Amino acid sequence: MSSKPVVWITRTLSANTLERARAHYSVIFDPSDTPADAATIIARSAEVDAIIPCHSEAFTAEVVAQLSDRVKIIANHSVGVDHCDLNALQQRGIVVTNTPDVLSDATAEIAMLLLLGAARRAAEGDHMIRSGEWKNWSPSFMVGHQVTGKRIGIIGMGKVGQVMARRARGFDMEVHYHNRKRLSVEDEQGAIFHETLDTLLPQAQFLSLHCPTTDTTRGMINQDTLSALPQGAILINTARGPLIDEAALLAAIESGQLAAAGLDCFVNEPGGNTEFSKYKQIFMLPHIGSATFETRDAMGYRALDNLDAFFAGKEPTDRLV
Ligand SMILES: NC(=O)c1ccc[n+]([C@@H]2O[C@H](COP(=O)([O-])OP(=O)(O)OC[C@H]3O[C@@H](n4cnc5c(N)ncnc54)[C@H](O)[C@@H]3O)[C@@H](O)[C@H]2O)c1
Ligand SMILES: O=C(O)[C@H](O)CO
Repeated sequence: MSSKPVVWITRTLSANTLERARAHYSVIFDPSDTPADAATIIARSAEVDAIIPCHSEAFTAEVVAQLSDRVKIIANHSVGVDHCDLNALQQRGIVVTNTPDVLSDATAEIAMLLLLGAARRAAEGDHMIRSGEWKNWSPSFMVGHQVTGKRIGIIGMGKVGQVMARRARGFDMEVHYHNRKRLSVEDEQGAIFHETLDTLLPQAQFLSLHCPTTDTTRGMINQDTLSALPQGAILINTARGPLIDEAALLAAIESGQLAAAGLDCFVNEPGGNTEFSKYKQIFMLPHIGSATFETRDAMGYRALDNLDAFFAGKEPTDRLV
């Protein structure tokens, strides 16, 4: 019998990650790559010492209460942990880690892609050529919104938010931000701090969301906050869907209060919001913020680094509880 800890990897991680995991652990892995539901998580927990889940597996208070005592650590393959009830896990004495830093560049790339694509109508243009609808060129054809030199508001100036600010500076944008805590002047790199959304929102010709979903932030982009933006603002979300009241977003697109939106995250995932597909002003991607080959390896390795530390009796670098 193997004395290696038993680790359940819930989804198909990168080949390099699986190879490294198998070298050190007894790995349970189902290549069908389906999100594990509550019943599966609870049943499987009796067979494993550790779980490497993704944000597709929900560790609600109800699930956590029924986990086997055998599970000692949940080493998430994600930076966002809104799928985990951290209080419930802490009460059960289960260690929880995440994978910060290593996905910030990839996610900010997608945020910038959405910003540029929404402003300059990239998906519409691509569709026009593919569908054979491109019959003419005129000075009034496919006119969009310039990005260079505009003001961007960033909500959540953490790891991804700070990379996004650097990318925005590359387009000579003036960076404004709201965060739980003001950054040091050195880290601000000239970005203008707003203690409240009340002063940030009227500045934000572009608004990009980079804060976690918590009880405080859920629904923070709603009818009130959208109406505080300048007329014709553009909203970008690579954080989490539930930050936005999607009905309010649709109403703001309808009224022209928002000129466009670029979204990588939705309340309903997978699938998204079918109403959004009716609006060419909404540019959408299927939650691929961190989906690069390089980042998938880095996320897998970071989750394994946390497991290795835990099973060596050390403090995992990214321990949350
Ligand atoms: N689309 C994707 O694939 C993808 C990839 C990476 C991260 N994300 C999401 O982006 C989020 C941010 O990632 P990160 O690595 O930058 O995390 P982070 O913890 O480094 O940064 C989050 C920032 O938000 C701030 N914040 C928290 N609550 C706030 C509030 N009420 N108001 C204002 N600011 C608040 C925090 O102070 C922190 O600075 C993650 O939680 C995750 O949900 C999505
Ligand atoms: O939070 C994250 O890490 C991304 O959304 C991918 O799961």
